[in-house]
Amino acid sequence: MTDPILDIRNLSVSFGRLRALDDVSFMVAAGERLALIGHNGAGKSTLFKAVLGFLSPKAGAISVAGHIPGTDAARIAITYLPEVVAFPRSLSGREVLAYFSGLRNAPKAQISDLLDRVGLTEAADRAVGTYSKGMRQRLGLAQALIGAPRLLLLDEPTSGLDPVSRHDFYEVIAEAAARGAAVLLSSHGLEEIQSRTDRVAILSGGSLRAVGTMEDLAREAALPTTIRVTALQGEADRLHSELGGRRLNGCRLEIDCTPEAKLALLARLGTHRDVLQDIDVAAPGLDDIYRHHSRRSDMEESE
Ligand SMILES: Nc1ncnc2c1ncn2[C@@H]1O[C@H](COP(=O)(O)OP(=O)(O)OP(=O)(O)O)[C@@H](O)[C@H]1O
Repeated sequence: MTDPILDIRNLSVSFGRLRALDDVSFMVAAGERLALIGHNGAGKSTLFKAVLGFLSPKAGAISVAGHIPGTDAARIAITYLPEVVAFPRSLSGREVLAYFSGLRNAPKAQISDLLDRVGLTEAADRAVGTYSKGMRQRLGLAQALIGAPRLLLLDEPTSGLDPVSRHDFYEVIAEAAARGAAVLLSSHGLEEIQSRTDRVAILSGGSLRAVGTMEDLAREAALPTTIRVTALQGEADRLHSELGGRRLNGCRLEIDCTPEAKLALLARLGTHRDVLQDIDVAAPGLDDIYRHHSRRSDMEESE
């Protein structure tokens, strides 16, 4: 990996006797989007607070663009969007961004562009108290983009947003990453992040269970790719006896294979194409991968 902006090494954080984070290590590079997932209480917010410099680690180290969290240099490098944003209700969206631009010593000239980018141009001069939750969240994202931060920390940024707003939100995040920002975001929306982030880190009970691309995680979990075949009427029995798999109904068959064996199986299916109606290839999704790692950690805890 080149140029890590966030570098977390062997991080442990405790609250009294509770170890909220236990020996967690990972990096986020410039231009990379890493999603942190984990059940309630897994330690996501604790990790964010440690990166922001609000909590002192019991052990380990964090570097933000080469600086220790909590220092002025680290603070300048990071922007943060909490799950629930609260801005003064009487200020307009434009005034909120002007205020944060002043705090970050960023040019006010970018405010109109940011408002436009998050779809708030028309509402820019209205009081924030009249904004919907989605509009406040979009204003929060604009706030987090002020001053071209090197690390964007987004804590469940899309909770409560409708599907179109979510899509637009991830587009804006992708643009920030394309400009070189490192992005660390937490989310419970597994489906939405699997195609919109570069890598995923799975946290469970304060420990990092896995980190990697979707392909890495699927390979590591040894989860199969499933090929669903729909045969022409009366042909499913013959296909089943030749190819194996599970019969779903009179004409459908489901065959599991390793990702490496997928092409060979599709080639074999090609020799039966005169009796096939349809083929559907389903790679393991993030929900399958997450379930696999959660099961593993449950088993380890009961040992
Ligand atoms: N200030 C605190 N004092 C004591 N325990 C705490 C404190 N903050 C967090 N914890 C505990 O640390 C663990 C991790 O909490 P954290 O808030 O980081 O989880 P999370 O993954 O963000 O959960 P969620 O998805 O519900 O937001 C939990 O057991 C929580 O109860």
